[in-house]
Amino acid sequence: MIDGTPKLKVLLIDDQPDSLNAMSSRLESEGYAPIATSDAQSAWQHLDDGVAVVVTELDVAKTKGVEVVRFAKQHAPHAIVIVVSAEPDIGLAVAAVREGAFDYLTKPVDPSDLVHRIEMALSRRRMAAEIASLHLQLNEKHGLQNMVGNSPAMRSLYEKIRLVADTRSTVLVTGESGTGKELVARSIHHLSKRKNESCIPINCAAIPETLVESELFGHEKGAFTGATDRKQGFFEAATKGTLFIDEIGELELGLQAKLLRAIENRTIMRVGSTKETSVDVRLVAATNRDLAEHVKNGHFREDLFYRLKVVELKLPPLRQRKEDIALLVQHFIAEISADAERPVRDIDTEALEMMKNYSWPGNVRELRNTLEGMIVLSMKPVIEASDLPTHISNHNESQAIIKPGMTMSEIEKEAIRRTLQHTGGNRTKSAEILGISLRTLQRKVKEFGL
Ligand SMILES: Nc1ncnc2c1ncn2[C@@H]1O[C@H](COP(=O)(O)OP(=O)(O)OP(=O)(O)O)[C@@H](O)[C@H]1O
Repeated sequence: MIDGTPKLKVLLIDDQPDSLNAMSSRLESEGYAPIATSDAQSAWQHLDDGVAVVVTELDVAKTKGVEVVRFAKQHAPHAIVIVVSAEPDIGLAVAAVREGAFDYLTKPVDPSDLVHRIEMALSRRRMAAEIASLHLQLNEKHGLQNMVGNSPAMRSLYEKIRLVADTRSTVLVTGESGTGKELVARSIHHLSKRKNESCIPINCAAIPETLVESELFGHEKGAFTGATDRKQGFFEAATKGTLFIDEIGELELGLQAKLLRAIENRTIMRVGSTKETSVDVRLVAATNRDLAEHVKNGHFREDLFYRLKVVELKLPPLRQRKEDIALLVQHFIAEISADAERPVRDIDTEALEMMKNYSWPGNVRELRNTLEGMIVLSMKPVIEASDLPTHISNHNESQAIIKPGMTMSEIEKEAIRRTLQHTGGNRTKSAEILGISLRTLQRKVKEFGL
């Protein structure tokens, strides 16, 4: 603890005075300001005292089990909560962490261990805050809305985004679902002169077909049953800003004609009106459909297709830029752990390799969701291969099958490659696993060009 900085308050709730005193005097000697209480009835009153850390048993007056964590997080949302239980209970520990506890200790608590855990929690929190602020600074500098990825494909995409941002051109963003099309649209907006105005998204697949026109262009009072008032549409609401039309492939043909007119003439007509209204809107559209195919089978107007395609930004699927997976994983671990207040801060080499080998049909969204599922349920600091969902480990196993037709030397090469991958490149460990000498391994690595 640095001299001169206010002491951090640690609320200690324990019904055993001996253990309470031991924890309290140790924390005091480390420069903390402990508030120690064994009175369960009044313990929660101290939550309002600006406590930074709560170390509590799982039985405090009427509050019991994980309720204790919930209660503490509700009344002191920024506090780090460490629970102490009389008996080890994995189920309870997982539930407590899921409710937002940072750590779970069993009695008797070693005061030095407690200090260590508190320091770890504080340092994780600082790290998460630093990462978040670094991202914020980077975003402000580059305006690239939290886009992570350093592969050649992504770097070329960033360049194109910067080039197109400050023009008025309509942009079509294409790519499979979950590749980051909305992030691209927002980045374009934030890098443009329109950044201080609104960027309004509309998803054509999420709105009933009959409503899309009035949502986009607005309507006059009495234009249809239920139109009790005149209403502004998204085009007008996005004036001087950006309108992001997602899933444009779902727009029905009649509306496609109206949209084309709005783009070309920069005017719109509200439903029920005969008057044209000028609009100054930058349009970014996105689709995960093959629009050319839609044009061929008559579902999408050719003229609108070519009007939109003037500037097309194609987002590659994640399986084609596997070199970005490690960066994305680190980014999401930091983001999700900080959000959910979990101890996870890293992934081991084997688990990361398995994630890289997977095909990610749902792209970055699937990667993020997978990590969120694992982190929320984890109390460990490092994600391991055994934590991965079975479809990812099964996929890796099926890839490991020795295929008929392989020569012995190919099989040997594959075994060495995978073992090195598994040990993170540690040759001594790999030789041990493979049952060969280190010298033989070194010779084979050279021979196979691994
Ligand atoms: N390069 C990236 N860096 C960081 N996060 C990303 C990246 N790409 C996508 N994401 C995240 O993945 C999720 C899906 O992204 P987004 O909604 O932009 O995809 P989309 O292509 O528009 O999907 P859909 O076609 O289903 O609408 C979001 O949580 C987004 O923040």
